Amino acid sequence: MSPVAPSETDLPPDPVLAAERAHLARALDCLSEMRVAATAVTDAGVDAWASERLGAARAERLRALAADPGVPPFFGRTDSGGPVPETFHIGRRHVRDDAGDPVVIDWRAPMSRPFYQATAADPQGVARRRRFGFADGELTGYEDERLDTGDDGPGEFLRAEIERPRSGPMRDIVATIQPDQDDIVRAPLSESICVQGAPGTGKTAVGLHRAAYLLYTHGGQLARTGVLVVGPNRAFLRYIEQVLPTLGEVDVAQSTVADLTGRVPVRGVDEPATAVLKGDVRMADVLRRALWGEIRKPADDVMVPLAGRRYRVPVERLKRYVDDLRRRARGDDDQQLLHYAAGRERLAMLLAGDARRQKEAAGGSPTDAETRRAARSPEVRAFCDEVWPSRDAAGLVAALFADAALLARAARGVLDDGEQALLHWATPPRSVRSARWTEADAVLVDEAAGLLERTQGFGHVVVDEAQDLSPMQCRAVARRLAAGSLTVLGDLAQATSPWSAADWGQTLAGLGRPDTVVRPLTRGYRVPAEVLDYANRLLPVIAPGLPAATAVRGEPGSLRIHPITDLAGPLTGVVTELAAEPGSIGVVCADDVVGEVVALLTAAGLPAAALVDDGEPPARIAVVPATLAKGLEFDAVVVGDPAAIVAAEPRGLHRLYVVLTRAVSTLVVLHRDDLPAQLADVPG
Ligand SMILES: Nc1ncnc2c1ncn2[C@@H]1O[C@H](COP(=O)(O)OP(=O)(O)OP(=O)(O)O)[C@@H](O)[C@H]1O
Repeated sequence: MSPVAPSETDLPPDPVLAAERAHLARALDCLSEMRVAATAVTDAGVDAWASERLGAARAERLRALAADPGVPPFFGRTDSGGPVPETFHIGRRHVRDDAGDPVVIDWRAPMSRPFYQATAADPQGVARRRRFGFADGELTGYEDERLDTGDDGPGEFLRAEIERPRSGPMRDIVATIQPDQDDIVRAPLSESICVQGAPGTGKTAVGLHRAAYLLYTHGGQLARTGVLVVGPNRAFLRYIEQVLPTLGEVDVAQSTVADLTGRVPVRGVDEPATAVLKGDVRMADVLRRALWGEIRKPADDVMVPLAGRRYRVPVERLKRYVDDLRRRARGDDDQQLLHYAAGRERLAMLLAGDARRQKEAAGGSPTDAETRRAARSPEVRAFCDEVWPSRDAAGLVAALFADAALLARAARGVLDDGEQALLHWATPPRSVRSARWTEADAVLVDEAAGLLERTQGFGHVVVDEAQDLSPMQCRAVARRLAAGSLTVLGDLAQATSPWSAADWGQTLAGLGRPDTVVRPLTRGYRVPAEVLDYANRLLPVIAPGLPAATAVRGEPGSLRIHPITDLAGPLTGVVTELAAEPGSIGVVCADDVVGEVVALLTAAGLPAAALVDDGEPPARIAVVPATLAKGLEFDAVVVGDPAAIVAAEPRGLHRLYVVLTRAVSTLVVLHRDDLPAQLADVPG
């Protein structure tokens, strides 16, 4: 490896650097030419709709080409061996010259793959791999690996990339994706994947790069069906939201489960036992039975008016129509099922169709419009209201919770009396609108909506922190999957919800893809070895059998553990010291003392603010409630009073494991001599 530092003024100019800078300048020129050309394309289509589409396509292209001054057009290069070596510069998007020849190759193109995959043992035609360093848009250095002479392996660039101080949201890792990560990023669209990865192994990064890769490789198909990224909360989405746009992908939906299922305003909070029950998969059965139990057996013939005459549809035929429709409502595939609302319309059409056949048999020839009118006639509507009443999702759930008899019917043999009592509203709200819905209720309302009508499905869904999803939340995600595939990301050791399982089987089944292969990621990029090894001591207790990650780098002095008697003095001291260095700082504590900790730090003149779940960017010194720390990272983390974090919830040790694995460079633990047993023996 031959890392080259920025050239000093008194050294002769490095010819390699000079040549690469010239290529950079050329790439930038070509990029602006491409932008000019894209602007010049006129929007005149054959009609207004086509013109609008052309305009949208152009806007899209311009957005994709928009220059971000901080983002250089390439970050790497491969040179083939042989007498006439071929050279490719690899960047975030294709850049072409006037003649259409490539100046930079998109990192997702098949030609770029060896850049990520080639090793000395398997050089894949690459003799030399070069990575570039930039500062403020200037090309300042490069690092070469000679694969033809056996010199490879992640060098200083990977380390520098990881350790670059954090400010603001998550960055892409496109310049340094590692081979095991690349395998997942480039897996075929048809393959659903579950990534079980220890903290900081790059799951989130890999999932987002996979979305970008799939959009590039299957643009046409996915542009129609769309890609959805699901994250645990808004603070997390805010953290990751810039990664895909930086990779040139601006049209990916990013949402929390709460937002996906936000059909009713959430104003209430469930008792823990009630929340657990409402997330249980048996609730799907209860709701299905509640809704389909509304359907009554037809009791009488119906007279259907059609084109000026009335036709009798006998009760036996009516029963058959209803039974046939009900049968088509069974099954697991949301895209194939007959949904309740469509069933009601179909029933009306069956009656109208019956009358039409009768008229035709008598020599008439009613039109389609007349038949549709018959289906909308008061007689047919009255029959449907009686037999197949129209329902709305929130109304159904409200009725179920308010009406003990309805609940008992729907839950018979599924929920016991105690469980039914947990669901029952002792004082029902005056109206459905004024109900104090909880988060778990919203998921149930979404389930009910999914019974009534088909849910819009995406072509690919990436679900992060999936280990925490309740079975009912899994179903909510699965409904949005259509026929597409899934990327499931998570870590069983970081599972903090009451539904957390010891393996992935239940979650993958709930997500509708039980055969998904689980792929491990075990190389930890975020957390230095000293910190990771310390946190990993919790693994035998919180996730027995799960392999521990190995950190790719060590950082002596990165772990500091201090006993304290009072938090205030040591905390302000440590944060003041850390704030003197660049980078982000997270002060993590039990949720109920966040206000107190913010007050303490601001009183000491430190610019600290609480991290809240409204999507606002965190302050440079963010005071993070332990329950919001998941998925986030900071250059330095201070954990205040870990025992309080453990004590705050049933899976408190799992939470502590999450908290201890958020630091990129420094972890300081301030404890009152009450560390969990596994952590009590402090490394020297
Ligand atoms: N190949 C890589 N090159 C550079 N940085 C990387 C690489 N892989 C991961 N990282 C960095 O490591 C950190 C952790 O990545 P990420 O958040 O994706 O991990 P994770 O597995 O989702 O972690 P957690 O489970 O703790 O949330 C990020 O800062 C990411 O940019």
